[in-house]
Amino acid sequence: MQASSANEPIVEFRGVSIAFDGVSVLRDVSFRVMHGETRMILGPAGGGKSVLMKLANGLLMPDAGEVLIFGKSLSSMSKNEIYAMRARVGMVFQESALFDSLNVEDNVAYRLEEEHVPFDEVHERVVEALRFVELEKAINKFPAELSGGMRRRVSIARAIISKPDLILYDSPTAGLDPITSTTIIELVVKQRDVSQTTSLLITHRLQDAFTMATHRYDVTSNDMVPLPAGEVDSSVRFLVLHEGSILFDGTTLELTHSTDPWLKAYLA
Ligand SMILES: Nc1ncnc2c1ncn2[C@@H]1O[C@H](COP(=O)(O)OP(=O)(O)OP(=O)(O)O)[C@@H](O)[C@H]1O
Repeated sequence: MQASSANEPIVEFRGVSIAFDGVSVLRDVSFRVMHGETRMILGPAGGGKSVLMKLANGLLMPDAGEVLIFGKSLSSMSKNEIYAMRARVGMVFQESALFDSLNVEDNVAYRLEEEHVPFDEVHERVVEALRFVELEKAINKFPAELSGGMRRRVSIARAIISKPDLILYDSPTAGLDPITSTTIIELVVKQRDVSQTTSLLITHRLQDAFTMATHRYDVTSNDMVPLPAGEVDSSVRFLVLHEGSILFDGTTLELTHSTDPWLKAYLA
């Protein structure tokens, strides 16, 4: 598959609609995510956020419109091209989606083993990915022995191990307590600022979205620190979905200054 050029969107939806059993879930959805952008996807439950994410990696195909990833339409790709596209995409699923019968090392290594990477290199890269999520000590544990937050970390390590060009985070903090949620958002900010990877992130917690927009990773302290008052991270943009349509597409400041009554009530 050809590489997309620098000014081409990494993700583009053009007039995408999809329905299940005659019930419309997304209607005429169009947006673009540019290289290095972090796109926060917000909106009430059932609004089609996860369906949008599944369309973005070809797990679902639209009834109308087009989804382009790395500049290429998914509907024009062969099965092999879809697999090649997915090899460039890291996915953090809503419930971590780890294999219960595999230990942490094998869960994180899974994709590299599929790519037939030599054993020694696999181990080295697993350790490196686990170090990034600060979980090297859990390398031999099984998912059942981990807390929800630790499972989410393993899932992030698995997504970043292949150094993806795009990361799709589907509700990475869902079901976690506020303190653990913040530790996961810290990791997402670290990944963003260390690698500048383009990403889509669904969240139900507005606070997570605004933390992403107003903080940066500090290498010296290995910690997330606030940006100076009034500053926001320019790579963060928002998409708000409501009943299958895009209600808002823009920057953090445009979102917080919106006069749309529904949006103001949603953000309140
Ligand atoms: N494979 C499917 N078959 C039938 N209906 C589906 C399927 N996938 C999603 N839906 C329906 O599409 C609608 C949108 O679901 P989706 O999971 O995308 O919402 P969401 O915005 O992610 O919600 P939440 O915030 O609760 O995760 C829901 O009504 C859901 O039942």
